[in-house]
Amino acid sequence: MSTKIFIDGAAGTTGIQIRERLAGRSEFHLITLDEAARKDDAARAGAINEADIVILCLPDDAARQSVAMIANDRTRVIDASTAHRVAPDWVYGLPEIAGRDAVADARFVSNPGCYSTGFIALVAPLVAAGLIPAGARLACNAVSGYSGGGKTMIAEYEGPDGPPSAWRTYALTLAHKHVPEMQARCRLLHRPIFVPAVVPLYSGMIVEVPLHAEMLANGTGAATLREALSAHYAGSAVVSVDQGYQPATLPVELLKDSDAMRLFVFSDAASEQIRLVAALDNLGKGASGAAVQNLNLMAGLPETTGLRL
Ligand SMILES: NC(=O)C1=CN([C@@H]2O[C@H](COP(=O)(O)OP(=O)(O)OC[C@H]3O[C@@H](n4cnc5c(N)ncnc54)[C@H](OP(=O)(O)O)[C@@H]3O)[C@@H](O)[C@H]2O)C=CC1
Ligand SMILES: CC(=O)N[C@@H](CCC(=O)OP(=O)(O)O)C(=O)O
Repeated sequence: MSTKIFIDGAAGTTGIQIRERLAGRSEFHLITLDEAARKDDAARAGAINEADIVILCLPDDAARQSVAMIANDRTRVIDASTAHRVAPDWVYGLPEIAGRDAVADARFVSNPGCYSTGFIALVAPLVAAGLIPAGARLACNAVSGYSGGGKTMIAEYEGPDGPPSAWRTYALTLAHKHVPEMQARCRLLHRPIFVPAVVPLYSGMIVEVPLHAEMLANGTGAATLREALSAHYAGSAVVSVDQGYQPATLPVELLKDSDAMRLFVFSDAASEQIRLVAALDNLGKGASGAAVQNLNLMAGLPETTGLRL
C-alpha cells in the first residue's frame, strides 16, 4: 500500500523541487489541490487529514496553521519552515545528527534551515566530541544562491532590471532566523555570529566556520577535527568529509543541483588557524533533498531513494 503524501505549499520553490524528486515513485501517492483550492483552508485541512505524511513548504505562520488543522492522531509532518526547529516535541530533521531512528520513528519532524544544515553538520559532532568547547564563541560566514529567499527573492533577482547586486551581505541586525537552531542543535552556550550573503546564482551554498586553534580543546589541530568528522559521517551516502583536499578556491556552485553535502577542514601548515567549510545546495540538502531523505526514513525506505547524489 502506498503512503499518502500531501505537500502544503506545493507551488512554491521548495515544494516544486520535492515534487520533482517524488515523480514516478510508486511508494507514494501524492494528494494534490488545484490552483483554486491550494490556499483554501477547508481544502487544505481535508488533504492534511487524509495524508499519512504532510510536507509543509510554507511561510512560518501558515505552517503553524497547518499543524493546528490536524484533527487525528495519525498524520505525520515534515515542516520545511522555521516554525518548529527548536520546539522540544519535534525531531530535528538532520538524521546524521538527530539519528536515523529518531527521524524514522518521529511523528513531527522539523526540516533544518539551509545554512543551519552546513553549520550544524560541521560543529555539532565536534562539540559532542569535546573538541570545540561548548563555551566557544563561534562565527559563521556563508553565501547562498538567491532561491534561498523563495519566490519573492527569485522574482527580485530574475526581474526586468536584473540582479540587484553581485554580492550582498544581510542579517545586519545579527538576528537571523537560523541562529537559534544553530546554537541549540550544537549545544553551544553562546549565539554564533552569523554573516550570510546572497549572490546572483539560482542555487548553491558555502557555509564556513573559522577557528583559531587556541579556541579548541588542548592540542586539537586540523587533523584531529578531520578525523572526528570522518568518523562521525562514516557510512553516510549523503555527507562526506574530504581528506586533505587543498584547492586554491571553492566555488559556491560546487554542489549545485546535488542533494549531497561535502565537508572540508582547511588549515595552515602549523594548524594554528582552521577553516571548517560545508558545500551544499540550499535547495538540495538545504531543503527539498533533506525533506525527501526524511520522508524516506519515515516511510521505512532506504534514505537515499530518489536523491540526487
Ligand atoms: N528556498 C530555500 O532554499 C529554503 C526554504 N525553506 C523554507 O521552506 C518554506 C517554503 O519556502 P520556499 O519554497 O522557498 O517559499 P516560496 O515563497 O517559494 O513558496 C511558498 C509557497 O507557500 C504558498 N503559501 C503561502 N501561504 C499559504 C497558505 N496560507 N496556504 C497555502 N499556501 C500558502 C505560497 O503561495 P503563492 O505561490 O501564492 O505565493 C508559495 O507557493 C519556508 O518556510 C522557507 O523558509 C527552508 C530551507 C531552504
Ligand atoms: C538567501 C536567503 O535569503 N536565504 C534565506 C534562508 C533560506 C532557508 O533556509 O530557509 P528557512 O530557514 O526559511 O527555512 C534567509 O536567509 O532568510
